[in-house]
Amino acid sequence: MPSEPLSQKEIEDRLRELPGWAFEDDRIIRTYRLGTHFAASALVAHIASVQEELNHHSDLTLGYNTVRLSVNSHDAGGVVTETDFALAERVESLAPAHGAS
Ligand SMILES: C[C@H](O)[C@H](O)[C@H]1CNC2=NC(N)=NC(=O)C2=N1
Repeated sequence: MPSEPLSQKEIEDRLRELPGWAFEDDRIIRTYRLGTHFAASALVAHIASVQEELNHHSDLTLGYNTVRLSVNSHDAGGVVTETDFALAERVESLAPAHGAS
């Protein structure tokens, strides 16, 4: 997976396709809301397995009934790359089955 930094325009274009995701402090971020704390913890476990598969890891924060992801590419110097969006798209595809919004 290429780890070239994306331009601000490329990031904005990609974010338009990912409702709920935002760019902040050189990272892309998203907070999911779940019905219960246990559901949120199950989503964290699922995301962790995908992150291991991709070998690309977000800062993943479990709240009472929320899961927050914050990610950029350390290997590219702490900027947003295509790999970050690949992770975001995988999480977007699995989140609805958890009842996440
Ligand atoms: C050695 C290991 O493959 C690398 O450190 C991987 C692990 N997970 C990672 N996660 C993130 N967010 N960025 C990276 O550059 C990265 N690199």
